[in-house]
Amino acid sequence: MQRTETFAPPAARPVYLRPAALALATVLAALFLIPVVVGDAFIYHVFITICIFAGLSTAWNIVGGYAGQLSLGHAMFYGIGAYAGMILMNMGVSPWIGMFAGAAVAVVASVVISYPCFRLHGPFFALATIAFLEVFRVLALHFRDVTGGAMGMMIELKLGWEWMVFRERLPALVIAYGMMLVCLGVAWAIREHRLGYYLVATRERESAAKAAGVQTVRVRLLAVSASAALTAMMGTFHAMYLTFIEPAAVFSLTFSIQIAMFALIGGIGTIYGPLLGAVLLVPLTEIARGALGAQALGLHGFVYGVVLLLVVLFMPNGIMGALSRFTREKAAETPSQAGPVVSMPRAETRPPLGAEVMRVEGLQKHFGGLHVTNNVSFTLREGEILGLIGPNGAGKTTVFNMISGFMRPNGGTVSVLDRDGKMHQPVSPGDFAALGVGRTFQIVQPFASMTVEENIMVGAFYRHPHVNDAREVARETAHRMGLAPWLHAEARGLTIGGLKRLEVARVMAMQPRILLLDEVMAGINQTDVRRAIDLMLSIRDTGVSIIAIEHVMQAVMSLSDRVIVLSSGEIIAEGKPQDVVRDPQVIEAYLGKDFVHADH
Ligand SMILES: Nc1ncnc2c1ncn2[C@@H]1O[C@H](COP(=O)(O)OP(=O)(O)OP(=O)(O)O)[C@@H](O)[C@H]1O
Repeated sequence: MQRTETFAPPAARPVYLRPAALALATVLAALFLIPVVVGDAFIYHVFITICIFAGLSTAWNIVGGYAGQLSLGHAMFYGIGAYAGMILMNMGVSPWIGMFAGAAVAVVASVVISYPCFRLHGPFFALATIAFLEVFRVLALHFRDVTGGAMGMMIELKLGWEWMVFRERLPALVIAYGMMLVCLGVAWAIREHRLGYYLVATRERESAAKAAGVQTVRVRLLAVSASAALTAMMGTFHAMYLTFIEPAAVFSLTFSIQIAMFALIGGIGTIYGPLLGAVLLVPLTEIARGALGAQALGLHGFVYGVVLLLVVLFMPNGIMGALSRFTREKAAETPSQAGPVVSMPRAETRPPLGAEVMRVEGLQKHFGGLHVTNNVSFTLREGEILGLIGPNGAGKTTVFNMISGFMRPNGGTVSVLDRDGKMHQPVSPGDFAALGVGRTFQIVQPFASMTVEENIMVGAFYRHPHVNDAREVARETAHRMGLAPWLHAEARGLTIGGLKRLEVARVMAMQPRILLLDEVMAGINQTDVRRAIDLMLSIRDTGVSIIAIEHVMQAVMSLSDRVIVLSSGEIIAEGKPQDVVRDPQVIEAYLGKDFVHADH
């Protein structure tokens, strides 16, 4: 029987966000008003320092938190900004211009350093940032004529807004506060925009992000560029505020780690965590330094160490993480059972099969001496469902990897029909996604820390770049996949059945023309298998072509127009499901004699 429930949009996002917004507004107002009301020079200094560190840490968090690329040499961008501002100021150029010049140099440096690292996995980026921090420090020492070398640089005392240098403290607070707001604004905009979702998705599961059409290197480069530019601009202002800079102080590893520490303590990857970290820690250390003077040299390191230890022990996701867990629990008061998968209305009569949409010819893949696929060729037509079956280790997933760009074949070609009516030979996962090929993974790849809604949105962004449109599509897809009760729950909390649905939901939200499903029925109950079959059939009726690797023979038999049987990397049979299951070679290699006698 068909279920044709209509989609009713779920309620808006939980209202617990309001107290959070209120708390944020209070902190921001206090940061400006307290020093103005108290009027004390030291209090001004403490609050200006909070703003500078909050801005720097917020900028760091774009790459270290959102993108998950640990930068331990971020002070190099700060130093570039500081030196650019000061050198240009001493040449008579206003730091307001110098700040943009520094930002431009920092962006170029960040891209040059990051590009090779982002193409690799592992700790290369963290190591490269430390190495280049040292390179910049040595350069600053070496080019004495320009930088003053180890003696450092002093600004020429030119006062006023044009030169960013003031006798009074209030204008400096206005600039520091304004720049912090700019950093927060940029961080907020990135996180709330498609780029933010893409960054977090890439951080969580790079393969799944690539399958959703995310150009992972590109989005990380955008993040590091934005972060470097903001850090450099902060560096220019801080240099003007301090009036003196030297290589050891600005290109400093300790300073870099300090910037990262505020984000770690406040809540790495959250928008306001770094602000919270700076608000809590800077006053502690500055007041201690102010009270103890020279005796307290290095005290800030001790304070940060103790706080970091406490946070790691009791709040592994930082202070914001602990707070959001509390609010998430309130939001996740959801039923414990999954909703049913809801199929779309089926067409009265099945549309006829269309043109060839994928042609696979002579695919070869070997790992060293192990030949995993040998001369695999097949075609797929529009609106067709092709079942791919075979024993474990036959090479089915390897074929999927090659027909979605995740693995380069050693021989053979994969051609996909484009909307322009021509066959193309895509190479990368992004190319395949662009041609409308969407895939799921046999081992589910959720973006664990994102909510169910956000996970599906990552797929939906491919055709709907605007957040509200993508959210709408995600909700509709979640409803259809029976995931609506969990919209605001983190994906990490789903059962394996739920994760399988999420995997399909994410790819469905991309609205693919060719859908590659890798064992999506494994681990779901009989009723849901039946519903999932209905769902696949209704998707097929819309003209989408499907290749399904499946061990659940009930699904293979009722879904497939054609079945290909792979054994030891070779196609041993191909044809209608009822013919293939009678093939003695298939019975011998995969199904076993019991299957022939079973009722199916
Ligand atoms: N990256 C790799 N390096 C070396 N061997 C690999 C690699 N990937 C797959 N293999 C090997 O290739 C063979 C085919 O693996 P594949 O995962 O494609 O099989 P499958 O048919 O999908 O199996 P299953 O049904 O168990 O998922 C296996 O022997 C596997 O160990």
